[in-house]
Parts: sequence; C-alpha cells; structure tokens
Amino acid sequence: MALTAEVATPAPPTLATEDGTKQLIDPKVIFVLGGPGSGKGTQCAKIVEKFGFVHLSAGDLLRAEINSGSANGTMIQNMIQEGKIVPSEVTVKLLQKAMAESGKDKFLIDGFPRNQENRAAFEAVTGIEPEFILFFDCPQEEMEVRLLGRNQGRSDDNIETIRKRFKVFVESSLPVVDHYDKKGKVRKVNAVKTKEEVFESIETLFQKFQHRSVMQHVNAA
Ligand SMILES: Nc1ncnc2c1ncn2[C@@H]1O[C@H](COP(=O)(O)OP(=O)(O)OP(=O)(O)O)[C@@H](O)[C@H]1O
Ligand SMILES: Nc1ccn([C@@H]2O[C@H](COP(=O)(O)O)[C@@H](O)[C@H]2O)c(=O)n1
Ligand SMILES: [Mg+2]
Repeated sequence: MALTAEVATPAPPTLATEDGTKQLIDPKVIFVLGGPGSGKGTQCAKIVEKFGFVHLSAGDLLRAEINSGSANGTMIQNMIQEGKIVPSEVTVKLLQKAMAESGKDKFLIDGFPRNQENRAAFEAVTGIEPEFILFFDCPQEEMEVRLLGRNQGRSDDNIETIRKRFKVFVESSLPVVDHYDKKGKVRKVNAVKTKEEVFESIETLFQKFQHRSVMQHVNAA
C-alpha cells in the first residue's frame, strides 16, 4: 500500500454580509497606496473603466459614514480633520460590508491599509492576502500643490491638516508599504507624470493580472 501524506488544502477566503444573504468566495484584492494627493482616486477611476474592478476608497467610505448620521460620525469627522487614522475596527467593517454587498469579486482598495493595525485587522477578519500593492511614488511638494488645488470641498484639504496627513503617511503608512515590499508585492509607479502617462505605466500590471486570472480559471476547469 502506498503511503501518501494527506495535505489539507486551505479553504479560500469567504466574505459574507452580517445577515449572511450575500457571500463572496475567494475575492481578489489590490491595495492602492501612496501619499495624500498622489493620485490614487484618479487612477482607480481609470482602472475601473478599463478593467472592471470595484473601487472602494476607505476615505470615501468613512466620509459616507459621517454623512449617514452614524453614531461614529463625530469621532470620524474629528479624526479626519486631524489627519489621524480611524480605529481599524470601524474601517474594516465598512470595507467588509461594501465588498460583500457589491456581489463582485475584484476590488481596488484605495487608501487602506493606512497603518500596521489596519493591515493586521483586515487580515484577521477577512483572511484575504492582497494580490499586489499599487504604490504611487510622489514627492511631498507635488502632493501639496495637488491637494491645495483639488477644490472638492474636503475639510482636510487645508495646509494645517495636509501637513499632519504627510506626517502620518511617513510614520504609519510607509511601514505598511515596507512590509509588503519585503514580500515582493509592491508595484511602484512614478506619479509625477500626466494622468494619462501614469495610467499607461499601470495598464501593463493589470493586463498581466487579468491574464493570470483567466489562466487560473482555465486550469481549474
Ligand atoms: N498625474 C497627475 N497630474 C496632475 N494632477 C493630478 C494627477 N493625478 C491626480 N491629480 C490631481 O490631484 C488631485 C488629487 O488627486 P486624487 O484625489 O486622485 O489623489 P488621492 O491620492 O486620492 O488623494 P487622497 O489621499 O487625499 O484621497 C486631484 O485634483 C487630481 O485631479
Ligand atoms: N484607512 C483609512 C483611510 C482613511 N482614513 C481617514 O480618512 C482621511 C482621508 O482619507 P483619503 O484616503 O480619502 O485621503 C485620512 O486622512 C484619515 O483621517 C483612515 O482613518 N483610515
Ligand atoms: Mg483619494
């Protein structure tokens, strides 16, 4: 009799709404990181248009939570005004809900994880490991000009809060990029080009991702 070791294949991560009505099996996630104003939201919109991902901006979800009149609204508003990072429990819950309710399985998660606590909480709750990290590399002077010219009425686009956001980015967010860099997962993009040129340098990454996904489906069939 042949002796074969039984290797347990880990189950793919699943994500469900709180009432269990919707469940995603093996969702694919790309984290989109970069300093404030580096162009994350701008490029995510282009990726969605061409590659059909669901774009979830953690900042947008937190702002929507303020506007919904939630019990956490005042706390979130104060944290954003100070450029601070909202407790992970709140942000992860919002992301998890948005992912499950989308009914889709390919996500660009923009502006998250912002610190190691965000990263660990997301991993613990969802069991999802990102495919890769899209990182926009942009000097502070350029980001400052962009933020001051954005004109979208954001309460944190003023010079005092912008400086606080830069400090938090360097002290808390760059260590997360470093963490993933050590795992070979960071795809760094030079963000100091026109919006169209930045997108051109991203496109190849997503074409490769799409090709890999198709091949995985073919091999699994
Ligand atoms: N490549 C670019 N060249 C010049 N301006 C740009 C470029 N990309 C984005 N912008 C502009 O810079 C501003 C900030 O861009 P965007 O909102 O995409 O940044 P972000 O990284 O999402 O910022 P935040 O972290 O604050 O949400 C916007 O006004 C946008 O139109
Ligand atoms: N993971 C996150 C993301 C964002 N925030 C707070 O929202 C502010 C705005 O975020 P943007 O990505 O839209 O620039 C950010 O400065 C934080 O205060 C957060 O707490 N956690
Ligand atoms: Mg943004």
